[in-house]
Amino acid sequence: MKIGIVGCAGRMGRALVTQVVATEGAQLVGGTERPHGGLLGKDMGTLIGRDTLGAEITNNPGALFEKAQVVIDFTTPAATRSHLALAMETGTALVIGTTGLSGEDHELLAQAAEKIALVQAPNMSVGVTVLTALTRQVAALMGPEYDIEVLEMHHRHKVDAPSGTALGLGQAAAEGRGVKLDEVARTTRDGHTGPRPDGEIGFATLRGGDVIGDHTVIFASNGERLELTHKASDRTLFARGAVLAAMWLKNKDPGHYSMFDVLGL
Ligand SMILES: NC(=O)C1=CN([C@@H]2O[C@H](COP(=O)(O)OP(=O)(O)OC[C@H]3O[C@@H](n4cnc5c(N)ncnc54)[C@H](OP(=O)(O)O)[C@@H]3O)[C@@H](O)[C@H]2O)C=CC1
Ligand SMILES: O=C(O)C1=N[C@H](C(=O)O)C[C@H](O)C1
Repeated sequence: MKIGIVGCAGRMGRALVTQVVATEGAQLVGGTERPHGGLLGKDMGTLIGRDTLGAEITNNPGALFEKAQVVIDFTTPAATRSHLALAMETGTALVIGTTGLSGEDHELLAQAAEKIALVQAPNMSVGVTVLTALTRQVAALMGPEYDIEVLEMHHRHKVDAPSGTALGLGQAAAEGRGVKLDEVARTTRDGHTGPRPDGEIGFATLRGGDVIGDHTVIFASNGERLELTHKASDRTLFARGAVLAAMWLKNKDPGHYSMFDVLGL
């Protein structure tokens, strides 16, 4: 499988290069970055302390989409929008891990999925995929007297909040409860908030240090609290899921697939 990586010098980009190189049947065909990092024209081996991998870093995503069978994208929402357009032009499959996507971005994904095969998930780990299923189930089992809160902590460099994973867990909780997340979500609290309204799904965000990604879904009622927690301790975790998704996409029909599809859950 010929794999390209956009945003290849980022935290996830580098983890993805390492993972593609370690994957049997995967061939790294190139990566893109923006010009300011001084990496353009260099071999991708530079990114992971290896001599040469025979794949170049460019700022020409069009050419990368032409030669790759699948492109992996962990960048920014704006970059992902332009990558979606290129994927539709070239028919290239996509794995999208970028978070902070808007409602309109999700509509674009749905349109793109009519033409190309894409896997999109805010968290590509096995653990969070299972946690998402558990959250849906527990929310369906627990009555409305259980208040649902999602707590997340990430490293100091993260730019979007709440995390895509936290929002995905909130979405799963809302589905379990049979409500619409955008009607019950509370993403900030500050000042005199008044008591907690019934049915709210709250989100709390912590940022600091080098935390890779911690998520806890809390079901709290009078006298007891049930907490479901996932902690990531290595970015390799997400890269493994993303490269698995890229390999899985081979010969897939157009569609918007999730990690549940990739993992067969
Ligand atoms: N789904 C999942 O499992 C996971 C998702 N993520 C998400 O992945 C995204 C990236 O995270 P992370 O790697 O930590 O972030 P980084 O900022 O380290 O990496 C993003 C990279 O994309 C580059 N980039 C931005 N715009 C473009 C463009 N137009 N063309 C090419 N490259 C571009 C950036 O370059 P520059 O330096 O010039 O800005 C940077 O190198 C985030 O949205 C994060 O939330 C992260 C981990 C797991
Ligand atoms: O930015 C990160 O680092 C991460 N982002 C994803 C998210 O927003 O949920 C996934 C993971 O937790 C790491």
